[in-house]
Amino acid sequence: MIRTFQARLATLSNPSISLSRTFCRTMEVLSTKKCVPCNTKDLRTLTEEAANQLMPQVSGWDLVNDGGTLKLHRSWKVKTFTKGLEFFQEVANVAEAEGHHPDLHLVGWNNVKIDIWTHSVSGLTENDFILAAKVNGLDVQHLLSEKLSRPAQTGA
Ligand SMILES: C[C@H](O)[C@H](O)[C@H]1CNC2=NC(N)=NC(=O)C2=N1
Repeated sequence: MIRTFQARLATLSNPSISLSRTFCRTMEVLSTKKCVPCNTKDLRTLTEEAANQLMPQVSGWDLVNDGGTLKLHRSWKVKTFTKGLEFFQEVANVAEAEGHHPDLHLVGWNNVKIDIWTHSVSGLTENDFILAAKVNGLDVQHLLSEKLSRPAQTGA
C-alpha cells in the first residue's frame, strides 16, 4: 500500500509524467468520441487558435487554410494503386460509421491525400478532429510504402 502511495506521489509531484498522462487521456478521449450530425443547429466552427490547440491530438495532420476555409490535411505514400483504394475503403468505413466524410485523393498512382473539414459550416469543427484521430488509429501500415510515408500509427 505504502509503495503505491509513494509511486502515486512521485507521479503527482512530477509534472512531466502527470502532464503526459493528462495529455494521453485527452488523446484517448478524442479518438473515442462520436461525431455529431453536421446539420446540428448550433454546430459552430473552431477558430484557428482553437484548432491549433487540438492539433497535438492528431499527429501527422496539418492545419491548412484553403482560400479562407480551415481544413485538416494529411498525405501518405501507398505501395500500389489498389492498396490506395484499400486505404480509402478503411477510411470510408470510419466515415460512414461517424456520418462525417473526408475528401479522398489518390494522385500519381501511389499518393493518398485526405482533407477533412465540415462542409455544412464551411470550416473546422470537433467532428473533423474526431475523424482525423480515428483515421490515425487505423491499422494501415501494411498498405504503406516503407520508404517515404510518415508512420501511420502516430500515437493515436
Ligand atoms: C446530415 C449529415 O450530417 C450530413 O449530410 C453530413 C454528411 N457528412 C459530412 N461530412 C463533412 N465533412 N461535412 C459535412 O457537412 C457533412 N454532412
